[in-house]
Amino acid sequence: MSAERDAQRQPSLISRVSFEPLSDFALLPGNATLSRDGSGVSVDSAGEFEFWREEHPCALLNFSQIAAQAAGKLVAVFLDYDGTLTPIVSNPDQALMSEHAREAVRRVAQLFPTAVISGRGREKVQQFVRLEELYYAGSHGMDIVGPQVEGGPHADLAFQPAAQYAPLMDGVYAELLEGVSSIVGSSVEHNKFCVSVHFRNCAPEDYPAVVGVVDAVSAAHPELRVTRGRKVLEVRPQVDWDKGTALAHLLEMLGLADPSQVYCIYIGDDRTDEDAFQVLADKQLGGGILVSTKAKPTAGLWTLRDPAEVAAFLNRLVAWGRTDANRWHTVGSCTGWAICPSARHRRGSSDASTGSGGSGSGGSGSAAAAFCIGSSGGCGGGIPSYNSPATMASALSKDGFFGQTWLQQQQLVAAARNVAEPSERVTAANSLQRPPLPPKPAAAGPQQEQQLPQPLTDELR
Ligand SMILES: O=P(O)(O)OC[C@H]1O[C@H](O[C@H]2O[C@H](CO)[C@@H](O)[C@H](O)[C@H]2O)[C@H](O)[C@@H](O)[C@@H]1O
Repeated sequence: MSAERDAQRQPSLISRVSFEPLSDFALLPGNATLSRDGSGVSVDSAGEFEFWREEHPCALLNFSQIAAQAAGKLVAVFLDYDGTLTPIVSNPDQALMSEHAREAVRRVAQLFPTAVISGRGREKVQQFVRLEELYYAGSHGMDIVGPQVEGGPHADLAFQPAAQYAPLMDGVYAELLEGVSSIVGSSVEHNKFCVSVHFRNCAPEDYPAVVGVVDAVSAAHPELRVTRGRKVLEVRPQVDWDKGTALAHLLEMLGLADPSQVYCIYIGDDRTDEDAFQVLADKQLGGGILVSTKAKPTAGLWTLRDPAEVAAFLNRLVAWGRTDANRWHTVGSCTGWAICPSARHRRGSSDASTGSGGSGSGGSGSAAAAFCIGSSGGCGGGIPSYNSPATMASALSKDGFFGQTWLQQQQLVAAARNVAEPSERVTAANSLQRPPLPPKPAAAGPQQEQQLPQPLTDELR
């Protein structure tokens, strides 16, 4: 091995990992987080947390503010997985979602387009979540699919911006696996277009060794970059793609990129979720909710403490979504969950008396167009634009229609209309290949790299 390569193995030297905030790696008390003035790091205290929460209020306690901002807009929901829908556990394979959380997500997806964006491999997170009506973006957004129901809307939305790196990532996985094999407690997870090196179960004095291996492997492949999550180093291709660009891509593909029409909620707990928070902030397309019990810098607007609060928030959102404030109800012909006036009473809940489903003014703009399932002129006029109200009513009369997912409802409606293929849905391959990207900061050059302090200590969270 060359001297240069030897040097790269020394964590005290320049590290490719070290573009992360210096404070993350510094020798700190276990509960150290962000100082009040943002200039450095201080020991977190109840006072600091409360101060921070004044700037990033609890999304549950301040739900009315979120509801006010979302009122009259088309809401879309994006969710991180680990630490957001499921608590952090020591064994990544055991990060199972509770039925309670799954049910909350299922209900949300009946009312709003809903996606899970995770650092995990897409197939793995799909296995964990087990809701086919969702959009999924695995590998930090580098592996996107639409709802996995045959013939369902956006079934052809699949997109893998880093597809050509798959063989490289297989090799990198093998290298990392071998590299950390002697470090007790470490583990390596192949997330398809991203490889995660875990050090949660390592002794703190072994953290530098883990970083050293990741440094060496990433240095040997200039096509790679490294990001950092909760006691995990994530090695991924050097492509201009992250959870933020994935979010922007999905919103564009769904026709939900108009801030005057759309309100997007993104809930996440990790650094990589900050990219998505930032996109929402920059585009004024909604708000991020950071899941955290510690004060930390965030582009999110609100906070929740843990996955239990996330589930509670989602249930609040469902209750709100069943009211007329949810504009999806007014773009009836464009969604499966908007109910025609004649069938609306079947819902039997607080929204039964609103009667706005058939006369909404929704459909203006691209948001409605993206969700059209009609073959012609279906968007923009609400339920009356259905070609055949009789067939629509027939579909709606099926047992349990309203208890099904919006995707299943869409399929029923499409079947009732005898529409083989939805012509208005977004399928353009060209736009899939060239999604508009949010502006990205210039890539960090060597001069921006920071020196990696040692020894590494316990993660902050
Ligand atoms: O974007 P996410 O869905 O949050 O994925 C990021 C990483 O999440 C997982 O690791 C984290 O959760 C594990 C299970 O609770 C925990 O053991 C680990 O310490 C955390 O970092 C996942 O295993 C990684 O592959 C993802 O990169």
